[in-house]
Amino acid sequence: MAGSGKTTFMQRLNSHLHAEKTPPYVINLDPATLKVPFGCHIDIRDSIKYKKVMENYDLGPNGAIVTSLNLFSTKIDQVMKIVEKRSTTFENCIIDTPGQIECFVWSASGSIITESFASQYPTVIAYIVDTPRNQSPSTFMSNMLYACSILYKTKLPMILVFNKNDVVKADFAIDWMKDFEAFQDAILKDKELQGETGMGSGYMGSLINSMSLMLEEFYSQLDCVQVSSATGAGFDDFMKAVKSKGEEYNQYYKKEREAALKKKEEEEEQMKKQSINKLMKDLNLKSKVKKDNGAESDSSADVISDLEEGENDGIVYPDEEEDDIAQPSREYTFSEDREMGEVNDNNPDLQAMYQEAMEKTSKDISSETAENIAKYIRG
Ligand SMILES: Nc1nc2c(ncn2[C@@H]2O[C@H](COP(=O)(O)OP(=O)(O)OP(=O)(O)O)[C@@H](O)[C@H]2O)c(=O)[nH]1
Repeated sequence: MAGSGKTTFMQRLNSHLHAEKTPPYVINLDPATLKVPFGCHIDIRDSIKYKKVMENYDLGPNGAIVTSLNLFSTKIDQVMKIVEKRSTTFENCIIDTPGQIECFVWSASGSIITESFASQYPTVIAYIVDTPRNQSPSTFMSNMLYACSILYKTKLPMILVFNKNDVVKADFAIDWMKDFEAFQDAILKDKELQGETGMGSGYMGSLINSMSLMLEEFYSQLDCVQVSSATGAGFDDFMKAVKSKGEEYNQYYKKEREAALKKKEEEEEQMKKQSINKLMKDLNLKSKVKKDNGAESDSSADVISDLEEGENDGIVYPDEEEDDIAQPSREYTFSEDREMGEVNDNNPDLQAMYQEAMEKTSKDISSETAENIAKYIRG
């Protein structure tokens, strides 16, 4: 949430970890910020000039943030290489995101960046809540729904960080999360204060009730900590929560991610096979059937290429090849074409299918119908 204290939190966390003699690797992903009050190892502003993006692409402030992140995400592999090099030196890497968190969470680049980290390292989301601004049940619920959507979008372990603890303690919020009735009481009080326009009235009352039940499940996934980025209170608890969520990541999230990745690869493989089968069908390569007299015939429909058998029929027969011209080996525009679904040498099934296709097309090229068509054309 904008103004909840993310940057101040980052600053405090950075100095806390320095004091603990475990300095973190620090990344700033907010292209629009004027000042970063902590030392950064990687700063998006070094490579992307936010104002220039606004001018060049004729964008408003949020559009320019998304575009800057998009531009940055095209270089994410380089960023990951740098982070990887440093991963032996630094125990933790902390990343500040743009204040308009939706520019990050719901943008393609946000997903690319998050995925890049999450696929390589245990990654935890710290959702910073502005505690004083969440004392009304309606604001609190909206904020929790927001956090919930981020959890389901990123599918990463999340810690709810109730910030500005020096101003208001977050005990009330933690009570609401643990005790459904306490939250209901707060809604009723809100109704008393605000009358019929309050949250507990009319259709809002039943909507809030069902949402609270749904959020109960969400709360069970979270760790909550209270901190003050101004005074530094609660940062030990935060680091404990990070550790426990890191373990959770390795235990559950990593497996789920790997399983999802495997499923995706299998689906891609299946698609490849399907397109090959389709290609085979297009080539009319159905299995031969035996005629009553025992002779083999092609059961597939006749094709016009049968007509010009041997001449310009589109198939190069081995014996037609000019012996004195060495056949060049197949060149691929990009090496990755091989993996992306052209001929896959590593797949013996596909190789065999291609081989079979070539043999069949090169032999059975004459047919009765084609002969008739040829006679018709000849006059
Ligand atoms: N009292 C108190 N004030 C805080 C605390 N954390 C942040 N603030 C104040 O809250 C205001 C917003 O803090 P930022 O760190 O700029 O918030 P942010 O979420 O990074 O803001 P954007 O990135 O612009 O959305 C500043 O005036 C901070 O001084 C805290 O723990 N206690």
